[in-house]
Order: sequence, then C-alpha cells, then structure tokens
Amino acid sequence: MRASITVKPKTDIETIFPYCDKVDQVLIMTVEPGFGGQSFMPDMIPKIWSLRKRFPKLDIQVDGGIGPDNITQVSEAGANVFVAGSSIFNAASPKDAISEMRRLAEAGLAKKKWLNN
Ligand SMILES: O=C(CO)[C@H](O)[C@H](O)COP(=O)(O)O
Repeated sequence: MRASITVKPKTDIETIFPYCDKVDQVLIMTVEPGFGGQSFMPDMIPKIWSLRKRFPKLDIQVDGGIGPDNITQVSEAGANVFVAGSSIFNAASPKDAISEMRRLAEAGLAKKKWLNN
C-alpha cells in the first residue's frame, strides 16, 4: 500500500511539510479538482520546486491540464508522476502523445534543476 497527500490549489505547500516524510507521494493539483479539460495553473509550479527541494526522494504527482506544453516545466521543477487526460484522449495519436510527454518529462527530470535553483 502507498500513502499519499493531495494539495488543492489554494492550500499552501508548507502546510503539509510536517507529514511528507510519512507518505510515499504528494499530489499537487494543478487545477481545482472536479473535472477534466481545465487549464493548467502555472502558479502551482513553485509548490513543486519547494517540495522537491525539501523532499528529494518523494514521488510528486501533478494533475490537471498536464500536456506537452507544460510537462517540461513541471518535470524540471521536480514532478515525476503525471496525470494527463485531455492532452492524450484529444490527441490525434494518443500513443504518440504519451511517447512525447514521456520523452519531455524524462529530459526535464534528468536536468535535476532543483539542485541549483
Ligand atoms: O479530474 C481531474 C481534476 O479533478 C483531472 O484534472 C483529470 O482527470 C485530468 O484531466 P485533464 O488532463 O484533462 O486535466
């Protein structure tokens, strides 16, 4: 079993810091939870940086409007688990969309930018 905490957009990331060493994963919502097809909220990116710097081994998941246009940004910030609905199911080739996002995410994570920012 894996334990996880989910953080909604209006919740400060610092609120959960005391519990992060007790869970396997934190899900940072990048839209208000409710339904697919919403626009990614770029102002959630600093939460990812902040969490990754403090917890280098934590799984950090992002959910909401994730696609090829923003997966580089969120992976460079330290997100390593991605929920993508519309960007895959609305793509001409879902298979190609997944491959491209996987490539971009792996490249973003490989930079380990959070070590220097
Ligand atoms: O349910 C959601 C929010 O509550 C998710 O955002 C959704 O499942 C993912 O879809 P999309 O990639 O279209 O945002």
